[in-house]
Amino acid sequence: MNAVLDGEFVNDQPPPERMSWARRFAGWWQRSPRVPVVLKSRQLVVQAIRDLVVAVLRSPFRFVGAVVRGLVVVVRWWRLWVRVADYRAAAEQSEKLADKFTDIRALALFRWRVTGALVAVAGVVVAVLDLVYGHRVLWTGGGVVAVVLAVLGRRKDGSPGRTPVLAGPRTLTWTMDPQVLVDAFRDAKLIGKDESLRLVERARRQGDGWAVTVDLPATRKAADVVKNREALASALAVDEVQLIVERVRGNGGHAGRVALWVADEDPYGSPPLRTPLLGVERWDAWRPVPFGRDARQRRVDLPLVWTSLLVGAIPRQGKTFAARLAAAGLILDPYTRLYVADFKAGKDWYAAGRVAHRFMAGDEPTHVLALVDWLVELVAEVQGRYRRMQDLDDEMCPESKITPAMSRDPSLDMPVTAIFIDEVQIPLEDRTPLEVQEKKLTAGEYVGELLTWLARKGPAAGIVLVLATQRPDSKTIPSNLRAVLGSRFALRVMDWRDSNIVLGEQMNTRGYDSSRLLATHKGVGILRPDGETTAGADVLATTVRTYYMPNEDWRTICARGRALREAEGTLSGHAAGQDNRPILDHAAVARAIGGGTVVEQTGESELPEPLASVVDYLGDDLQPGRRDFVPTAELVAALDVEPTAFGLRMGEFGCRPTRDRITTDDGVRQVRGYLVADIRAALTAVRDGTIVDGEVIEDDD
Ligand SMILES: Nc1ncnc2c1ncn2[C@@H]1O[C@H](COP(=O)(O)OP(=O)(O)OP(=O)(O)O)[C@@H](O)[C@H]1O
Repeated sequence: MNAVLDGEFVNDQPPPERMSWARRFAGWWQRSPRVPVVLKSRQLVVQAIRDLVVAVLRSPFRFVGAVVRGLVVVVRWWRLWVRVADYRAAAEQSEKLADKFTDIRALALFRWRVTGALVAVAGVVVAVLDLVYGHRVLWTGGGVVAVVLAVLGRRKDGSPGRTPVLAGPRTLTWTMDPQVLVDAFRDAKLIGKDESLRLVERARRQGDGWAVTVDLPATRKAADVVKNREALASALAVDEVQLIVERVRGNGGHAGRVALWVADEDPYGSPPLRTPLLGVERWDAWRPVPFGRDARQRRVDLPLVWTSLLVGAIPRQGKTFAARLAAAGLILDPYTRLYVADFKAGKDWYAAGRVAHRFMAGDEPTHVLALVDWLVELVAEVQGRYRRMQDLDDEMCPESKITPAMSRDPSLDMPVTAIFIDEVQIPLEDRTPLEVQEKKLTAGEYVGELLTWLARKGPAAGIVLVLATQRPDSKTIPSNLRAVLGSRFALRVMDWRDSNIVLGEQMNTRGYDSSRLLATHKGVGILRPDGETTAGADVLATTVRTYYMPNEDWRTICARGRALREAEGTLSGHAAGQDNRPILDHAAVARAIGGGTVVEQTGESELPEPLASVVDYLGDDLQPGRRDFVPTAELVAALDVEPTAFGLRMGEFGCRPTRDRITTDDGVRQVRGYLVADIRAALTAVRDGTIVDGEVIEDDD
């Protein structure tokens, strides 16, 4: 039973002992608090050696400086002593200077005499010793005195001596002496008097400037340093455009770690760079588009698909240029469909007419009405896409979101579609009266509602909205539209309020205010990327100088985009010379966006869930005379919802399930479902405000 098995454990491969020992040692070395931080990375060791060499070379000068300071301190002490300063001050304070004057004078005379006697004695002693032992005495004595003076005159907190009023140029001294940096943080009130900084990485050259990373004392926040950048720039004696302060995030960072970079000179003063897109034959719209460089010359790319962009600035700061950069990336992808509405009516966008599916330039009411038609067409397109996505299998369409493969599949007809509207304030302020579904409103209001709906629902269906405005004020751009525009780019604006309107609430208090940018810095703005995209996860916002793309380069890119589309057979609409009027279904669109002014009444342009999804799903079947009954199972499967919760929510809107007969492949069956008339009634009730988010509002009278 109890078999004893004899055997030898054979291990062909000897354990990699040496390796694991070395690795363990390396791990211990990195983690051990006993190993000095400077010995933990090659970079830091090199930096430490460099610092050592600099310190050795500078030491003679520092020694002489310390001796001179020590001498000054000694002379100053002696003067105070010989003038009987303390006694005199006490007498002055008690207003008895006249009485004590003779005493003070006598004491002062006595101290002068003592001084004279000491000097004479010291002179004689030195002379005798010199005679007896030779000049060695002079050298040794001089050396000892110099060391004593140097110790006395060393630079240190609490050292005796006067605080210099004019400290000379502060710029860059901090790169040599971290204490200067600590003082600057204290002067800028970013740390307290008794607090200090911990140097994570010493100052080192990076690009055309100096970089340093510090840890703030516990409880101090890096976000506050970002916010008070200007005070720190003043303390370091540099212009604030030269000082870049960033929080270090992620694994290597924490809420109190700050990376500083100080440029040698104005980082935006050099000639602008041309867009790298000029050098590529084609681009993939799904890749972030090269947008510009930050002050440290690091590339800043802008993701466009699945988000939308608002560009705002006062005139002539580079809005159109920035929007065109975003367009350039999409133009070079032949699978992208473009709508371009240029309300500036200049020549800036002209070349886009050769690639755009729809294009117009003008600022008349007819152009605004044409834009309304485009937007209505796009809303219907988005609805159609969502409906078609429901029929796709999970492999092709894993969530209700367009994927790169879907956008390039011609059979699905869901290309990434971007709409660029320059000077969007013109259509938004247009007062041409319109009647949409028996509701009267202005064209501007309707454009606002359509854009809001598109910015909210469009990105996931592959619609990219890029809006540029000269007037980023709250009246022009409705707040619910702003709220749903994912990425923002603010070039120079008039004041912090306008900056906040583009970048978002409170951004000025977090240190991002585009009204502080300089007028001469054309094309420089603050980019706040969409937090939903990976590019926006790390930083809240960055100051970017956009690439410079003059008309000539723009034309080249548009011509290249056209050639690519011709080769792929994707040139369509305006660019292909087709008279392609939008196919409009105003009723469906008005239903989708909540029917004109109803939006104003309920304060939002969406129906509450699950009613909205049900209405979306039913589409035209909701019209009287189409479908009478919809089975619960069909809705649950199509909307992918939990049946019990769905039934409860529908009940709150007054829709109770009933039984009805339906014809299936297996014959006629009786199933539970909802009467479409009930859903229609619920819809009317919500729109009339008698039901708000599932709660019945009782009328008082
Ligand atoms: N990245 C850049 N680098 C240097 N100069 C730039 C840059 N971007 C734009 N500019 C310059 O700024 C000027 C204004 O640009 P743009 O026409 O885009 O301004 P805008 O804000 O659209 O003006 P408007 O409000 O009048 O339409 C251009 O003539 C261009 O030379």
